[in-house]
Amino acid sequence: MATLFDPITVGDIALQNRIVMAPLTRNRSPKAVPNTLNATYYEQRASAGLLITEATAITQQGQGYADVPGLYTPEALDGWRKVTDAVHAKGGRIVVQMWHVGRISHDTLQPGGGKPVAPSAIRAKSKTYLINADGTGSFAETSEPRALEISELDGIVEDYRKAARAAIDAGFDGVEIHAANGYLIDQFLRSGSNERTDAYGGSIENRARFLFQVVEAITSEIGAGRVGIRLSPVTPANDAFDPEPQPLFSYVVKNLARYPLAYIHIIEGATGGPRDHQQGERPFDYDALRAVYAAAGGKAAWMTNNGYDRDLAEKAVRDGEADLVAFGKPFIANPDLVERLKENAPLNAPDQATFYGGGAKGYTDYPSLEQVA
Ligand SMILES: C=C(C(=O)O)c1ccccc1
Repeated sequence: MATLFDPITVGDIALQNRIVMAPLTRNRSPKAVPNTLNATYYEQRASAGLLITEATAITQQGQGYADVPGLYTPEALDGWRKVTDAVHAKGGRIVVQMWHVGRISHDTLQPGGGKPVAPSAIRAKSKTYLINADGTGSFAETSEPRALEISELDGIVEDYRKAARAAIDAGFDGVEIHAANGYLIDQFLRSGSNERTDAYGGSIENRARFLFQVVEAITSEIGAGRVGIRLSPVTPANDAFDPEPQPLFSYVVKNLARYPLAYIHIIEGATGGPRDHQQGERPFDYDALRAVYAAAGGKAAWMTNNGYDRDLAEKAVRDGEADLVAFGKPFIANPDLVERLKENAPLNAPDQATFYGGGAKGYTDYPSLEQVA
């Protein structure tokens, strides 16, 4: 019977425990370049079994928020090398979450001030984060997107492939494909944001086509054992919606089983919200989803996320419902979360006011147990 603190190998990556730092956007990488403060933040949390970086744009077109990091300039890759070296020096393992935001962006962030791109020209009822002229940050309505031409899609798939290669060259142990939370890949999957009438719209197979072209390109480039993928079957984040998530995501995991991936990362419920959030007529059945994956021969580790505390996480791993559990906000406020969970020690409370933007305050200044002893 496994516990959170047992080691596990996911694909080609050996982890010291099953506690994962979930991807957390912090908007502290001006010009999309990771810096030494970012390196300190990840290094402080290197006792996690696996660190998943904040969402990281594969190109400027894929950038949707101010001061998030990228994987598409030499300066950014040099910056990430600082992070991966610092984490590895502490014995940690780290993968980068590869991100194309699609319509969740703003004209001012796009190349040449153009429109954000999406499967269809449907504006998301959502907001993005911009830096004002005076340096302060604020949330703004996302801009009206334009529908991608079918001829553009191969180029974006190639952007994912290049970014995956760049990630390994920058020292990452692997990558996580961001296919969740209403961003580009999820926009293709969900019928609420995909009204295409070509081979990328309509049927579930067509709406999943782009996802599998990305999976094929990345796994061919760096090996499936270094690739995870994040899915969010019922999240309403960024105006994501599909009335029939169970058949949609059953199709997705059934076909993911063809790739010997490192892990499948599932956000249960609404991202950062109720775990029992529902889209469609009936509650989503996560056990059934995993059963479909296993029945199709899928052997990747199963990672769950959203609202887990120590007891729920312990139970999920002990009962075999999850191989790993990803924690978000607890890792913001507790760099030594693993030790605190092991000791069942009290946790620092996260300061919501410093989640996005700023400097060391609310980022690298949370005390460890040793510091408060
Ligand atoms: C990348 C994000 C996600 O996956 O939800 C994100 C972006 C901005 C704020 C919070 C989260």
